[in-house]
Amino acid sequence: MHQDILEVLVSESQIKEITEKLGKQLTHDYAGKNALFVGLLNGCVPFMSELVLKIDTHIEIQFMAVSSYHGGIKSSGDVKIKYDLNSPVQDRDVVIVEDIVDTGATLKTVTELLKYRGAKSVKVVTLLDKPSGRKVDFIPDYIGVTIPKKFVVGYGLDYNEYYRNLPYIGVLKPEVYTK
Ligand SMILES: O=P(O)(O)OC[C@H]1O[C@H](OP(=O)(O)OP(=O)(O)O)[C@H](O)[C@@H]1O
Ligand code: HPA
Ligand SMILES: [Mg+2]
Repeated sequence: MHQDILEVLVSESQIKEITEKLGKQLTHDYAGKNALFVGLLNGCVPFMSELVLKIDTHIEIQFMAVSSYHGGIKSSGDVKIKYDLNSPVQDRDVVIVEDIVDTGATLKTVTELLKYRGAKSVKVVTLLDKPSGRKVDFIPDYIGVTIPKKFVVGYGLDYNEYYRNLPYIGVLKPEVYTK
């Protein structure tokens, strides 16, 4: 285990089971819909890459880069679009792929934006849900696992852009971000 990690919350094998289960559900729910899967960079990368390989129906994949944490452990609440979609969402069934829903600010903003742009439906699949972190009302449609109110890293999630490459979800030792 990495020296800056206090405990592992979701192991590599648990993540594998989760992505397989979600992949099956999404395959069933989006069969024949030509859905547009939108990954939110940077955090979505490991989850998105594993999830889409488990989806056995015709889908398009695109990305958006959205950021509100600016590296730290606290959301600024100000969600910035740094890189936008390359495909129109008008009349498409859209599925946003995310690593975590915490305050809810990111997903609420992006969901509303894609609906405003004319998407036929907008759903959210997230690996982690931290409902105790909510500052705005938001309920994801597909949830991998619900976690407690702790700052986590790994499997795409960062602190100051580091730890994204850990193959598990771990709690960061508080001394790492308080020093
Ligand atoms: O529910 P919220 O409080 O809005 O938090 C969730 C968002 O915050 C993180 O992204 P971040 O802004 O850190 O960008 P990143 O994906 O590049 O790390 C995470 O990947 C989600 O996109
Ligand atoms: O717990 C978290 N860890 C890393 N990034 C995050 N973005 C929102 N919540 C978190
Ligand atoms: Mg981040």
